[in-house]
Amino acid sequence: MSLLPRFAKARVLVVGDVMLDRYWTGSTSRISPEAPVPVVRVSRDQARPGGAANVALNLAALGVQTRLLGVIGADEAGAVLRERVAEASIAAHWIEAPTHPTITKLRVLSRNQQVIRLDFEESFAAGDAFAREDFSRAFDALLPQVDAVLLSDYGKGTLAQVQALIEACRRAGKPVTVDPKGSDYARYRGATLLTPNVPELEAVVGACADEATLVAKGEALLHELQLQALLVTRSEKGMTLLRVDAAPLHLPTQAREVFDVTGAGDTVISTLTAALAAGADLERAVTLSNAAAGITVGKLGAATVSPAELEATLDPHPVGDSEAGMFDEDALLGWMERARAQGQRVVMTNGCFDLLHVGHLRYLEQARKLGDRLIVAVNDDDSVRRLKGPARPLNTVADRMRLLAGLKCVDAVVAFGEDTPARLIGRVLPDILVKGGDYTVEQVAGHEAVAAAGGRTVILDFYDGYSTTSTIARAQKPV
Ligand SMILES: Nc1ncnc2c1ncn2[C@@H]1O[C@H](COP(=O)(O)OP(=O)(O)OP(=O)(O)O)[C@@H](O)[C@H]1O
Ligand SMILES: O=P(O)(O)OC[C@@H](O)[C@H]1O[C@@H](O)[C@@H](O)[C@@H](O)[C@@H]1O
Repeated sequence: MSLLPRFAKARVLVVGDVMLDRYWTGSTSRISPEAPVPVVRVSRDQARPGGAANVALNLAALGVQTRLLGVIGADEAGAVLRERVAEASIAAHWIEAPTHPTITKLRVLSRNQQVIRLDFEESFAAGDAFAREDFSRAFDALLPQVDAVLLSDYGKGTLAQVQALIEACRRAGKPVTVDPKGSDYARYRGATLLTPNVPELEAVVGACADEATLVAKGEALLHELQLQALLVTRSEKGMTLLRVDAAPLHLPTQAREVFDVTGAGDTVISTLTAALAAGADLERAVTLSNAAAGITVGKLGAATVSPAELEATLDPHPVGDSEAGMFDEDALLGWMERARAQGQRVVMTNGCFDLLHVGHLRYLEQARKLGDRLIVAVNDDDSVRRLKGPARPLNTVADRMRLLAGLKCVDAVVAFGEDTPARLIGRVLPDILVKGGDYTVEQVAGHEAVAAAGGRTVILDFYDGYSTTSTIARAQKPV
């Protein structure tokens, strides 16, 4: 079962400043005799959708049903952009600006670095750059076809009338996320969420010398603009989510290696909006976007992330690793912290699980469905002996743990030595504590600690006819 939201059912419309990213790559072995500049012998010419079109590419790479509304020139770069976007299965609606070029960023690369970037662009902000009525009509026609709208503003003028678009989204009850630019954020009033990076935020609220200042100024902006949330992306420091009526959430970067941070912001807003459109809550959506950014900065140029890459960062329990999922107590607490940082809801249960049977399996599957992860705490051998008598357990704690860890629905297994797991549960503090139907909530060890930490205890159905003790009795019956 995938741990990701159902991206394939999500429909997102991207509107904003589309560009064509061109890369000329070649070797350098000398300095020009004409001027003190390297001579690059170009051997490769590549073109890729950039800006808002890169955002659309990121959505399509996740499997989202993606629509794009953008402005291009009547030129060769525009034709290339149309073609590349169509190849990525993005349904694009293009508005042509007869007097303006398609925004193009040409990077000359050599020895794995940019030598120069050449920008071909003119602002679309001037009144008659393109037909604003056609643009508005296209937006109005596309809005009913999607679950969420993403406005990718690079300050080139496509979104000069962004306030009207946000109002239309609000009227239609659709979430609208914005990657903002410039210093006039009043234009974004009423958006669901804004994703400025730190310099972009500072351009509006002034210098943020430390985290406390960033949070205070960010929260003031959030209220002033009537946003639901503000996600500040902070390069190597990760990201901070500010919300109305909730504490700030700081997520450290998950990047393992950093090669090229170009387009990381595009990946953040596209993953986040995709998750929201697929029904995920804000915290989970932001956590996924942080994981996606950590992947994209390890790739060259503006890059995309696939669901498989994203899922790999979330799955600590790969199939085929016999030790995977078996933890000692301290390691489990570390695992728990990582699960929390990813916004996952953790379910926990406990028992002897001496002879695993279908009753156990159905119960564990049901428990797992209550959250995103399932921990099973297992009584060690002495603890089972004290509870069930000297003839038990039939299987050692190592074997019982190994069998449980092999189940698809179980993510982590840990042993405990006391008669009850109350102490262990008090350390782990799962979001949801689960026991089978032979208990009441008050009888469940650890339920007070879980409740005090904001979690809850759930009693699941009891499946009659399955029990380790009755199986043993059947096996011992003379034939
Ligand atoms: N140097 C880095 N090291 C680790 N992670 C990084 C680094 N730079 C970016 N990231 C990851 O990418 C996310 C977005 O980066 P950043 O804050 O630079 O956004 P941005 O300036 O909007 O990006 P861009 O404009 O290049 O698209 C960060 O929140 C972080 O998760
Ligand atoms: O805002 P300016 O610098 O004029 O243009 C945007 C560029 O810096 C790049 O931005 C990145 O995020 C990506 O969108 C990439 O495709 C784009 O070329």
